[in-house]
Amino acid sequence: MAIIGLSLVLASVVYFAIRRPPFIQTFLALWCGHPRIDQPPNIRSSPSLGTADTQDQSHANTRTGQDVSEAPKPILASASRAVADRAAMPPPPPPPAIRMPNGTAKTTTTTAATTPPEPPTISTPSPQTTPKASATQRNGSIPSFSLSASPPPSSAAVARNANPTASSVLPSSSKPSTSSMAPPPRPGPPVLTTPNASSSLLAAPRTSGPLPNRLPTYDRQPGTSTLAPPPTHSSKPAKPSRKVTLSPGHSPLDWARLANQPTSDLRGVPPGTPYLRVTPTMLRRQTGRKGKDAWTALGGRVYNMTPYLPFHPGGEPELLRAAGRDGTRLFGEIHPWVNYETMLASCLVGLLVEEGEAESTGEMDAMD
Ligand code: HEM
Repeated sequence: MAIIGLSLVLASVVYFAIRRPPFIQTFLALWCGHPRIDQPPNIRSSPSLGTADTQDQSHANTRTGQDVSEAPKPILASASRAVADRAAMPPPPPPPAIRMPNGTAKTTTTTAATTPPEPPTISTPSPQTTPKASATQRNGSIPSFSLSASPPPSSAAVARNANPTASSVLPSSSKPSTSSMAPPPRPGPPVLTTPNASSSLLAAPRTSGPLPNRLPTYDRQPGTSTLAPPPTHSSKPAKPSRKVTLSPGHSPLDWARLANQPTSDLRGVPPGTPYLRVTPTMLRRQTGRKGKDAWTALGGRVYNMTPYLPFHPGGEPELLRAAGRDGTRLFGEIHPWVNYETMLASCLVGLLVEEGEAESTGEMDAMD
């Protein structure tokens, strides 16, 4: 039995010598009186916990905090050899895991390792959580955020346009997402907001949707309408000009200069002859042939066109088509815009009357 016991003890010694568990090292340190044991353990400088798990940190820190409050026991010295190695290093940052008992504390621990150290406050691990504590709740609610469950962005946007109320309901389930996203659409009639949103925010295809007059609104040019354009002069087919080349000194300006001279007598009647009452028979005699003047009736007045023949832009033959008859209709068919009353004022012979209304028939015969 003694041999068995000795062998067990020997095996245990060999096992502990090989594996060297922490409590054995602590025991050995206490036994051998290691100088580092006498050092007052720095609770806040438990750097080995920085790489440990967060919960382990919290537990370890809490445990070490209790130890410190009690007495400088050598339990801290038994943390590991790394404790002694890092003793010379600057104090590590405060373990934020105490404030955030959730998994987010791990990330903050890594970031805090790079930031300058702050005075650790172990007393802060009170349940009083800052607003960041709600962030942990956000993380917990993030998986419930229906990004993956929602349809693709394009279809989601289309759905949002088609039904704005649904989009307003969607972000309400996850408030964190609304802070980084665009504000929800304004509550209002969906019929009015849908075309504006689709045109300003999205290049969504307009092929779908029951909106009736959506395409004509965008395709139509401003200022145009679906009605036929009003008739204009430009819409008429261009007719070939029948103007003739006038001889020198017979331009419209030359005619205006000649007709406005007070001394000029273009009527073709003896000076001082009053305006005649011209019957159709009398008019038919004045054809501009056989030495006779060319008379025409325009608007009930009889004009002597003979002096104007070389000044007519349309040529003498065209003007003579109305000679000896009423040319009102023909004149209006070609150029109704021409002010013949002013241009032929000095060529006025008289008025066109009926056959029996002529008073000075003898005078008219004498003119022939
Ligand atoms: C009633 C018989 C007449 C006939 C058949 C006739 C014919 C024509 C024709 C064919 C033209 C050329 C139109 C063009 O190609 O643009 C023309 C032009 C013109 N005619 Fe006459 N004409 C007549 C009487 C008169 C009279 C009485 C006047 C004025 C005193 C007149 C003044 C003009 C003028 C100013 C133009 C130039 C119009 C323009 O520049 O657009 N015509 N005429």
